Amino acid sequence: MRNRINLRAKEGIPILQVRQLGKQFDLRIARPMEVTPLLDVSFDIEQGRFLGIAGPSGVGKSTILKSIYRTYTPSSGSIVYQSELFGEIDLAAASERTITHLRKYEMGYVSQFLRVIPRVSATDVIAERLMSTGVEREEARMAARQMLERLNIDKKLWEGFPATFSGGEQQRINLGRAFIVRPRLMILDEPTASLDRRTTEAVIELLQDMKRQGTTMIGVFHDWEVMERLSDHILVMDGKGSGQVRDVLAASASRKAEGGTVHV
Ligand SMILES: Nc1ncnc2c1ncn2[C@@H]1O[C@H](COP(=O)(O)OP(=O)(O)OP(=O)(O)O)[C@@H](O)[C@H]1O
Repeated sequence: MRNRINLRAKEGIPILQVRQLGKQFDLRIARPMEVTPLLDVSFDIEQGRFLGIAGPSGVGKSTILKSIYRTYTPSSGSIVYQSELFGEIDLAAASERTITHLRKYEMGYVSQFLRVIPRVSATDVIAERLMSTGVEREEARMAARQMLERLNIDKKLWEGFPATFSGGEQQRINLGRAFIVRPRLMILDEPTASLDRRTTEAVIELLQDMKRQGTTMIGVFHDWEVMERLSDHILVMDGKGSGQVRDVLAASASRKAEGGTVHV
């Protein structure tokens, strides 16, 4: 059962160790062409920490997230994850079956886009995710309603179909579905894009709550201020397929000292 999953990693070992991660896409449009957003990316994340990823558009931020969630299979390198179910495992090489298990019980992924399931109510879209881990329907629906409330979804919409919702409302359903299972490792790709200030604050609170309870997170945010508030460290991508991890507190202190803005 899901609630037996332990959020803690083994003492002293980072929950995620990414080493020399590389990803190359072979495009065959007019003529064969290669795109290599990632060449040599390495970083660690300690259990319960939040790593933000920054860098200009097209630098490979989403590609890192998709490689960890294994939407993309990396071309080189390793992504060693300390799994509750399987122990130490390289996500870059794990079997599809293992990845399916991890996605169900340990890893969450949120992007800006909801895969809308037709004719399933907002409450059930969220509840069904919880039920997939073994929780009873009524308990799951109750938890889903609490989540909808936290995400400021108008009560009138709870039994409505998300396919008819606005972009921001759909995004909140998406977040609710990912957050409801409290994964050990949460992967966030611009989760607050298309949200207003009030809802963004509610999402930040939820993420901080999850972090306090031990969830490890890695995410890309379009809003630098939001990323800085949430992150313990930020991986700044350099546009050459690599990146460097910065300590957020040190970075913001030096920026304040300079009195300027850091562009990444
Ligand atoms: N499935 C794919 N097939 C081919 N090329 C891809 C694919 N996914 C990403 N790329 C290419 O890899 C590069 C990095 O894309 P990625 O989405 O990781 O960038 P990003 O830093 O997240 O950008 P943005 O901030 O604009 O979202 C881009 O040049 C993109 O076109």
